[in-house]
Amino acid sequence: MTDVVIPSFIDGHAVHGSGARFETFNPATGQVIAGVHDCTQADVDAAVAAAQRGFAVWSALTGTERGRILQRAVQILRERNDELAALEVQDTGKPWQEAQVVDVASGADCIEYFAGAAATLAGAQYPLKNAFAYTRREPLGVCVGIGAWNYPIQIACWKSGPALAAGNAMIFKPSELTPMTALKLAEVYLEAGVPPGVFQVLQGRGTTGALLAAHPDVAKVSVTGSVPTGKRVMASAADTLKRVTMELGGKSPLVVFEDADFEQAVTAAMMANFYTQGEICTNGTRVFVQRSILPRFIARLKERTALLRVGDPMHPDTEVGALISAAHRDKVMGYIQIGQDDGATLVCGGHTVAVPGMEGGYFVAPTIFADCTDPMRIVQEEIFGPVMSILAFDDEAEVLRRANDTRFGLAAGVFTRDSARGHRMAAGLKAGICWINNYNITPIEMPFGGARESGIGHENSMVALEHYTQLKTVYVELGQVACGYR
Ligand SMILES: NC(=O)c1ccc[n+]([C@@H]2O[C@H](COP(=O)([O-])OP(=O)(O)OC[C@H]3O[C@@H](n4cnc5c(N)ncnc54)[C@H](O)[C@@H]3O)[C@@H](O)[C@H]2O)c1
Ligand SMILES: O=S(=O)(O)c1ccc(CO)cc1
Repeated sequence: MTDVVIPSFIDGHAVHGSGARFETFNPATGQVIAGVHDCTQADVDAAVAAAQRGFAVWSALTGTERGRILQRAVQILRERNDELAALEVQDTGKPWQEAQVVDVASGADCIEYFAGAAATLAGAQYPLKNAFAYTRREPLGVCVGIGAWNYPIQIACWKSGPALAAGNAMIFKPSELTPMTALKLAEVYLEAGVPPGVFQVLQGRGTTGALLAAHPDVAKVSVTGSVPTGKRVMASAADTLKRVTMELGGKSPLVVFEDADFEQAVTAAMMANFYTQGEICTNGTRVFVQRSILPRFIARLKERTALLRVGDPMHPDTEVGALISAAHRDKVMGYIQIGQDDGATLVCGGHTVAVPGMEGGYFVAPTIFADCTDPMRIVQEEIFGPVMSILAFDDEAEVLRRANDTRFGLAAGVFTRDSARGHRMAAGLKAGICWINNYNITPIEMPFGGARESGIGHENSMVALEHYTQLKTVYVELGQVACGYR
């Protein structure tokens, strides 16, 4: 057992939760990185009280003052990019070549965007008869963020950036599988000048998240996680009518028409399934390919997928790292078996990978199934690993109907050179985000959120600020109180 313990961060101090200890592992080696303690009700109460104190100070600043402090946090994050990215690799198993340019950088971009927006928060004015009304956009108070393990620091930034810019305090609970970088973000905010209590990190498993979601003094909960967790949190938030934002799972379609730029579509299908070992919620895991180009498409995918380098995530050439845990590897391998049992054709992959010197790691080869049919479990259920299912289609109406035949509705993609068809498909697809001729592009300027069971509300863009503020309407009388009373 290691002596290293990753703490929580309450009221400006690193402290250990008062609950049970569990361990966090390096997915590439299977070795323990550190111990972590669950936060209990007492820890949650202490954090909420500190958040209320922090909120009083922070919400009294002007947007310009908050923005200035947040800009300092951005600068520190960028200065510490490589150190934080290396921690992210150690915690998640994802390749360094991704973490070094995406994870911390996209988090910093997010905080930068909302730091700039903080001073622009304003209401509207409504001229009335002998009166006028105006609205104020006010912060909600103490908000809770609950994170998944695939993009730990990005998720912490996507939630805290708009929350703090709007004047709220946030208590963030990272996934128990990736406790490290949210803690570093708390240190960065404090160093930048964010008052103690305004951004806190409570470590712990689902029970800690449930305590936060149920707390009566929490105004809002934003969860990134699976659909079942989202449903549980929403049920518990209903008791005190908390606001919720839900960024949940998906089984998104990527539709490739015969007139698409062929090579671009192959590239997108690979990126949409193998980036971050396939552990991306928006992944286009149901790849619908028009029958006329199907054999060529599968052959080219197979050829290029064979070139992907699975290995030590810290090696700069590695393109596919390790899955998050042994349990998740087993789940993914279980789905690969189910795919074969259900009659799909294994085109490539389908096995674990023993990386020399990292035999305890949770590596799975990028896997492609062809001859998939809609009812197959690998086509219906979220696998959240490097497993692509290819389905043939004949015409637009048919593929639209089949693409929409799911309870999820996170994302969708269309590849075609016919722009009218691209827009028609985007209008018809039941998804929160549709990409035309690209996939998984999530710039901070663009709203991000799911439809159907994939989510409620949005992150990123100015829309996110609406989810971290409430509107107050003020009526101002300029005349007399109208009254028929004597
Ligand atoms: N839509 C998005 O933006 C997005 C992004 C990344 C991941 N995801 C989804 O997340 C899932 C994978 O992540 P995961 O395995 O960490 O998900 P998960 O649902 O198991 O856990 C997510 C978080 O919720 C916490 N939690 C668990 N039970 C809870 C409860 N009862 N109350 C409060 N909190 C609770 C966990 O401790 C963790 O921090 C996939 O379904 C993926 O699609 C969605
Ligand atoms: O946070 S996620 O929604 O899983 C996500 C989507 C796309 C990308 C690509 O940058 C990263 C994370």
